[in-house]
Amino acid sequence: MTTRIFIDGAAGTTGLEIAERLAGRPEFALITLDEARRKDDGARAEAINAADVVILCLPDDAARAAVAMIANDTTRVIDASTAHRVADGWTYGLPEVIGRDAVANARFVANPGCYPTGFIALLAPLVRAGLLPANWPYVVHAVSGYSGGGKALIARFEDDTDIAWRGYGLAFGHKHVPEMTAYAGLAVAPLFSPAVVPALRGMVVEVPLSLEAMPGAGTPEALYRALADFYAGSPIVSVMQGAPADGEFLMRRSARAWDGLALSVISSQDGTQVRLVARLDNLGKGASGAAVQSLNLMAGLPETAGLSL
Ligand SMILES: NC(=O)C1=CN([C@@H]2O[C@H](COP(=O)(O)OP(=O)(O)OC[C@H]3O[C@@H](n4cnc5c(N)ncnc54)[C@H](OP(=O)(O)O)[C@@H]3O)[C@@H](O)[C@H]2O)C=CC1
Ligand SMILES: CC(=O)N[C@@H](CCC(=O)OP(=O)(O)O)C(=O)O
Repeated sequence: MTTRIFIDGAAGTTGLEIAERLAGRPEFALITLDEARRKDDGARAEAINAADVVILCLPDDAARAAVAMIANDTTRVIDASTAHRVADGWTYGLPEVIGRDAVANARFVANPGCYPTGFIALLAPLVRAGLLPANWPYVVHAVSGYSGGGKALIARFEDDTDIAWRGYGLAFGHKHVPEMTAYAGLAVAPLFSPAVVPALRGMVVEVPLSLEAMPGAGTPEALYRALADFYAGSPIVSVMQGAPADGEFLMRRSARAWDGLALSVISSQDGTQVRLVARLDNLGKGASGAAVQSLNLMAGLPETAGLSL
């Protein structure tokens, strides 16, 4: 059976990458609107209601408005925006943590934010296993490629090639903090320090831990073992113990689209300090790859179909 898909916001950064991942796949038939009609509400409503699955790649307000256009009981939704990530009636589209069946059977799926994907993947299994406390003020340092800010930030970094690093989120209350707190199972919101570097795509999310100060925390070996067991058999998430042999992580400007997620547990020699590190493509597992993974599950297909791993 062919699943009819409408990508609302198909001309944007995330929408284009989803279309690339669906190209040439006969299981899906894409409903498209030409340039003149892609922002026409009548045409969008028609496309939304004709689709089996609509993938929203829009700003938050436009995503809420698009959901309100659904006038049937069947159209399913994957929303890439922040609008519904902690909303009632929506399933958070991180199948590894939320459950593959929950995503496969959901009508409304909220695609995770890019930074939260790394953070939750690192923290949720460890908090659930009781190896890290829920009631702890975690600190999250992260860098993103500039495509994370959509067309506007891409244009800014392409216009001003002198920017070497951009720290932001300085007013606190970044829009990703609620989903990070909720799905990592935390009692205290993490302190989030994001930055952008002059590479189109790529992301590193790091959570430093002083284990000796943390009540009930496991050993570095226990943290690694719990993550490795949790993601055992995942075709998308890998878990490594220790630093890379050359002692560094690099993000490259030439990086290609990648839909995997690499987690590392790195510890000091005496085992008192740990750096939990997640590496991903903000446009891959951080956005478009995650949307296609959820779509595959919702359509009853292998979860990695069409992904670059
Ligand atoms: N980029 C990333 O790494 C990630 C993005 N996301 C989320 O995905 C969503 C899309 O982001 P992104 O692709 O980066 O953003 P872009 O700005 O690149 O694209 C958004 C697209 O939506 C279109 N659009 C805006 N309003 C409407 C409307 N009312 N009707 C129809 N189309 C509209 C825009 O049109 P126009 O071209 O005319 O401006 C644009 O093509 C956002 O909610 C973002 O937060 C989530 C995870 C990661
Ligand atoms: C570099 C950059 O600006 N990144 C975006 C987040 C990108 C993302 O995950 O998108 P959502 O808005 O859908 O959550 C930011 O920090 O707002």
